[in-house]
Amino acid sequence: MSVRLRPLNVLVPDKMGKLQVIEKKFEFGLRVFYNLFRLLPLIYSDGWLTLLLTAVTIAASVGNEIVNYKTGVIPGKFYVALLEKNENQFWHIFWVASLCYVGLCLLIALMNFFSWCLYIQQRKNLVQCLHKIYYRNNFYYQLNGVDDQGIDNPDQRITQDADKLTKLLGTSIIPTVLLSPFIISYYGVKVWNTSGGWGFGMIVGYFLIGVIINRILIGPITPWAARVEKAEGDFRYKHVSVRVNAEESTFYKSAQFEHHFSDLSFNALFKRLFTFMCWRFPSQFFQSFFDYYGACMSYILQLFPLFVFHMYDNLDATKLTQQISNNAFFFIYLINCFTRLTDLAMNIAELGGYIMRVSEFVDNGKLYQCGVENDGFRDSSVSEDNKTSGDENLIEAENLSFGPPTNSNIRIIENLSFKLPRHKTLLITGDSGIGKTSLMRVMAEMWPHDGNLTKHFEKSDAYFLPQRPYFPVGRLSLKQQLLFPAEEGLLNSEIDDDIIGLLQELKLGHLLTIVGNLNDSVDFEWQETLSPGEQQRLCFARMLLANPTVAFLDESTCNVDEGIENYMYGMLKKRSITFISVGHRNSLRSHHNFELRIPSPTSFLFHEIYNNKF
Ligand SMILES: Nc1ncnc2c1ncn2[C@@H]1O[C@H](COP(=O)(O)OP(=O)(O)OP(=O)(O)O)[C@@H](O)[C@H]1O
Repeated sequence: MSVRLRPLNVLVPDKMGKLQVIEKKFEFGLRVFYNLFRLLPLIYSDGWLTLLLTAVTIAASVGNEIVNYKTGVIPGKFYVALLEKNENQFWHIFWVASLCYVGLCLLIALMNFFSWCLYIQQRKNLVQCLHKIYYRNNFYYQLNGVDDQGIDNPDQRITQDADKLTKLLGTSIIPTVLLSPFIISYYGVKVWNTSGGWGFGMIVGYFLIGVIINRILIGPITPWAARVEKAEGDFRYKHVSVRVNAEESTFYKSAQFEHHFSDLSFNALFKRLFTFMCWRFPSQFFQSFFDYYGACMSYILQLFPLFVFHMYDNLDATKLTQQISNNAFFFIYLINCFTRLTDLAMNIAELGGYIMRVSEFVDNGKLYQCGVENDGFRDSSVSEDNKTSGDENLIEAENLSFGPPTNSNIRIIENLSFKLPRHKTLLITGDSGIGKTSLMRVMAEMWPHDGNLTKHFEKSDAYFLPQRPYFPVGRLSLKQQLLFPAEEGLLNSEIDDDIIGLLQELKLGHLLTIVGNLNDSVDFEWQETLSPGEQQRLCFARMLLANPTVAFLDESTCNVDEGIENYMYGMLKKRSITFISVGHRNSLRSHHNFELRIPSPTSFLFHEIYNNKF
């Protein structure tokens, strides 16, 4: 029974023979578009609303183009009115022009508004899908606690990469790409009618040259965008870890160390940002050149109707001026439409980096879920086969062997066998690092194992209290913390008296004074504020409120004095909760019926404790 992800990083030995992870290289190519195509169902996962926003954005862009066309021919009309000294016509054009420009500005604002709505809706869809993948079957534990398989900074991918991806897509790429074929067709016909196939061909040729040069120049931008994102994630993670461990770090007097490594982390980011900017430089130059030279091209192309085809020989000076002004507008608009596409190249290259990082996360998530489903390694503390009740034993282990999921060659425990009778309690002891917590992980089915492990209790009846207390951030109320992870019951005030009684029993009554009201959100983070002993007792209260049948306690009383420890175990016995504890203290023995001593990975001592208080 094992869950393995496909290795994506390459392990190669360095000069000293030590294995090193070589960073993956994301190439810009067809794969980027293929992956984008595969991400679209996630980005449009809510169906009609995002599609509707896309349609409205496109509609606003079309309206913008139509009004833009109207304003484009206005200068020519002004020329005619001015050259003919026709004041009435001038004022008429003035009012029409003013109206057109007001409409144009309104449409531009609407276009921006809708494209931003599209972006945030797409982001919402994508993030919700990524959350589903992240939290399903404990994939987040696999990435952050077991084996990241090269998925660096998964949080960065969900927060930053998904944001940048949808922002580029919604506000820039979708409106331009979807609209371009229509604009190109419309202005293409206009240009063809004005300057014939030559003029049109020259503009298309100009565009094709741009595409080829861009393809060469943007190649490195995709991998560098991905590398910058990784460094951004590492840098942010460094600061988050300093923030979370500020007190420990201060006790160690490690400000200088943290300063140094924060600088180092930023320097790594800085180098990548600089290289990224260097790769953008030629693309930027070419993009600007292509844009500005396009304006010049619009006049060069006038040579076809004027000198080659002699189409305007019979026009007087005024009409010729208007014609040239209109031609310039059609030419420049078609060129501008093509240049908008080539300008997108840099955005698309950057987008490529985000697409590759997000799709890699999605692919690994799917692969993991497949592995979980195929291997029967589920998000469950008790597998279906184990739900036999009425057995005389609570837990049976037979030739149980396991090691870290990252390395199948290492065995932490080998051939462990024991039977814990129902309603009896067990203490697991052994040297530090021998594998006690790992055995808990196996019992909770967070780690795979070989051999047989049968548990005669329901999944919902078991409660695992981890070694390190955990209080979710968000300045949650005391009641929210105590009912975590359950959401129901928060509005039920009938349990408030139980909670208050429990807190007082555990000598945590002073917390009620600090928070004022059980339901009020607090202005501090619990993990940063409570002492380790208080944290342990609050987690213990949380467990008692959950009222399990079987409790797995991993050094859950190591930060409290023996008096409180006795009291805590007494509370368990009073509630008839069977418990399996991990711990080092001798005093713990008196609370348990059996002891499983692990002197070495291959030898075990399972015996009854006779001189306990039972
Ligand atoms: N995710 C992991 N990947 C690889 N090795 C791991 C992982 N987690 C734990 N180990 C290793 O497994 C061994 C057993 O660790 P475990 O935490 O189970 O020890 P323990 O007996 O609970 O120790 P302690 O009494 O100090 O809490 C240790 O050598 C540890 O380094």
